[in-house]
Amino acid sequence: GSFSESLNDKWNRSSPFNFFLTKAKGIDNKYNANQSVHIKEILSESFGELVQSAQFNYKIDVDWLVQCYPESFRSKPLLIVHGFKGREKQDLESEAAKYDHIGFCQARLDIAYGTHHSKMMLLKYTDGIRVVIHTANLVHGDWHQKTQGVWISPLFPILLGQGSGESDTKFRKDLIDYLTAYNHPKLRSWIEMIKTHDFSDCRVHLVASVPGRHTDISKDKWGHLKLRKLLKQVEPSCKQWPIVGQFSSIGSLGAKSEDWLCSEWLSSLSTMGQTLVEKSQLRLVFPSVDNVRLSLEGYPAGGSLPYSIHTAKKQTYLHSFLHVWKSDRNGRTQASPHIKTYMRMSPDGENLAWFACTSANLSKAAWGVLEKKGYQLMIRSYEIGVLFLPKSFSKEVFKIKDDNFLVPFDLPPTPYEKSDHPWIWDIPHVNKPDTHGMKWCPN
Ligand SMILES: CC(C)c1cccc2c(O)c(C(=O)O)cnc12
Repeated sequence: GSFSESLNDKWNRSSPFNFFLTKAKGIDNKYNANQSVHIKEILSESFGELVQSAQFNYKIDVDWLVQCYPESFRSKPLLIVHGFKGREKQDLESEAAKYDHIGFCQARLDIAYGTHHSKMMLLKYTDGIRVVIHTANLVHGDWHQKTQGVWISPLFPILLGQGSGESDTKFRKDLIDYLTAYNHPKLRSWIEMIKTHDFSDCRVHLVASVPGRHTDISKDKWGHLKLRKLLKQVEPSCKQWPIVGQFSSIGSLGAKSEDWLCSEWLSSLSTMGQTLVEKSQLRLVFPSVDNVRLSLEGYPAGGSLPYSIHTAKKQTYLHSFLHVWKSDRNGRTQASPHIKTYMRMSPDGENLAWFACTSANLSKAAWGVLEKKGYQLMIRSYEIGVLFLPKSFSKEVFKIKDDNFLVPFDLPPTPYEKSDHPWIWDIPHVNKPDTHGMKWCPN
């Protein structure tokens, strides 16, 4: 139907970046047109004749997910890749018992506090494979009134003999390495399938994390050291440009900014080879209490922004780096962010030296922390994201306006007012009512 044809047109118009935001109910519909997608569009019949799919995620509502597929695709094999154990794993599997086309792959989480955060769709069609890397859980609320990021790959055709099937960005090899790291029999068939397809049109780099204590040649395959390795390709002319990090949760980063944030982590993101950057050049975007209170969802949006008082109290230095969520350019100031993006922007906010969208929040668990005097990078969680480097698009920088590069929020970001405080999900917020006249009283 015309509904789904429009996604093919939309995808063509979004080239070469193919980066989208999720549709948000309740904003002016002009902002839900181009460069906005819904999960039902991605899975629709005329976006590809589905043979089988794999859904990698954290929160999964099985019944809701099944009805996101068109009726005719609800018998095509669906592999759900998750990180649950014990009772949560049982609950997930019993929720799916009535669907005989659904199988499960439990990702190993051998390091405490790790989670399977990665959000990816592998879509096998009759004529090729498509990869979707995004930031939304497979639950209704994540696709309803939030700001989420979605990268939709080209249709990678079956390799017909000539050519390596690899892109300049080595995306296929990196994706195979990521899937191999699960070391799970149910992903072996997907790995073999990917090897028979032509990924040469892929223009993004893969930035992923897998749990482990990575050393030697594996040390810069994952997390912030992979990003550091890739950013050595960035134009040195951007060395004074600020780094912007935007996320929906914050981990325990240490008692001082020099413990990890402004040393190890910022060194990776400000890499151009050797230059480091002043911490004044680091701008962090995380919703304030009023951003949550005045959002379309109201305080319940804060249920997806799990920054705890226990953690916040230990790192009040962070609050001087914080900027509000403001996205007037996309009509999404009230669509609470669950997207995570990282970028290097020109001081005027008009150009980007690079841009990444990933499942990774601002945490050591996601990006990794160096241990044993830098001998190993310890990562707790699975994460996956895409990096856009100008050189992969034959450019020196991304000119946001001229290149029509979709940036999820307004640049330069707006600093917190004195009266602003970061959203904290496990304390009461009762001074002012939210958009629905409600207050927030967590138990
Ligand atoms: C602290 C945990 C349980 C949590 C709370 C609220 C939202 C969360 C979320 O959105 C993710 C995710 O998207 O991967 C992961 N953990 C989330």
